[in-house]
Amino acid sequence: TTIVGLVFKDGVVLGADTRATEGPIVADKNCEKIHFMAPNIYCCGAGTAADTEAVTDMVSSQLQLHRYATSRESRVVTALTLLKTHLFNYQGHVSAALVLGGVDVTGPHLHTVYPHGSTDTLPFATMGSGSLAAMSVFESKYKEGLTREEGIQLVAEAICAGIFNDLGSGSNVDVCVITKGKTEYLRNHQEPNPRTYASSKGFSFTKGHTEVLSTKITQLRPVVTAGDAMEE
Ligand SMILES: C#CCCCC(=O)N[C@@H](Cc1ccccc1)C(=O)N[C@@H](CC(C)C)B(O)O
Repeated sequence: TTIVGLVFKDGVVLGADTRATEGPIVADKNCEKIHFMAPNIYCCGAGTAADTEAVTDMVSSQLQLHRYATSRESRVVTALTLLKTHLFNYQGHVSAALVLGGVDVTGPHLHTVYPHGSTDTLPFATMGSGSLAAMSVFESKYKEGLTREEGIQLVAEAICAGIFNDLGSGSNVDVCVITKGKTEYLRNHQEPNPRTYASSKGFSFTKGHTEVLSTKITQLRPVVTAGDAMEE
């Protein structure tokens, strides 16, 4: 997995690849790794698929109940605290490595959460097996005050670094743009690995496509027919 996040002028942009693996096997070529936490908060997950799905679902439900109880929009720090305390309580046995991002009344926020429950607050972050490839892009190109388009572009470039250089990452680029007024989930924002295959009719090569360099015809033993045997 390659998952990333960055803070830009008007909010936060999150990104993820879409490959799920089981050892050397690609288990899912187009899975979703950017999870809904609240209308203004999303969370990217790396690690064990079941654990990232379960822990984000659980906290998303807790945030919804909290919104009902307070009649207020959820804050990113609330999601962060719910996630880190759960993961800490399980001492790292819940293998969820997360990039949490959102915009609330206190502004834009981006955090990382590690399986053991430690967290960081950052202007840009990457996680997963492709995180080093992605971080090389951020470290060389990130700057503060990026526009929405620049932010999306840079996130897509960082995810593509993981897709093309990490075997644990691949397929498509998912993006999520969170601003004060609006949240946009761009599913399959880029599809840099289209499955090109022969039509159902099979391959159709033009005659002479492959040059014939030499021909050798070998006569097999003369064919014996039933009549021949009778004569013998
Ligand atoms: C679909 C399906 C099966 C998914 C199995 C499954 O969790 N794969 C893991 C790798 C892994 C982890 C621990 C045990 C075995 C295999 C995986 O692909 N993780 C990616 C993120 C998740 C959300 C898709 B990424 O971190 O590489």
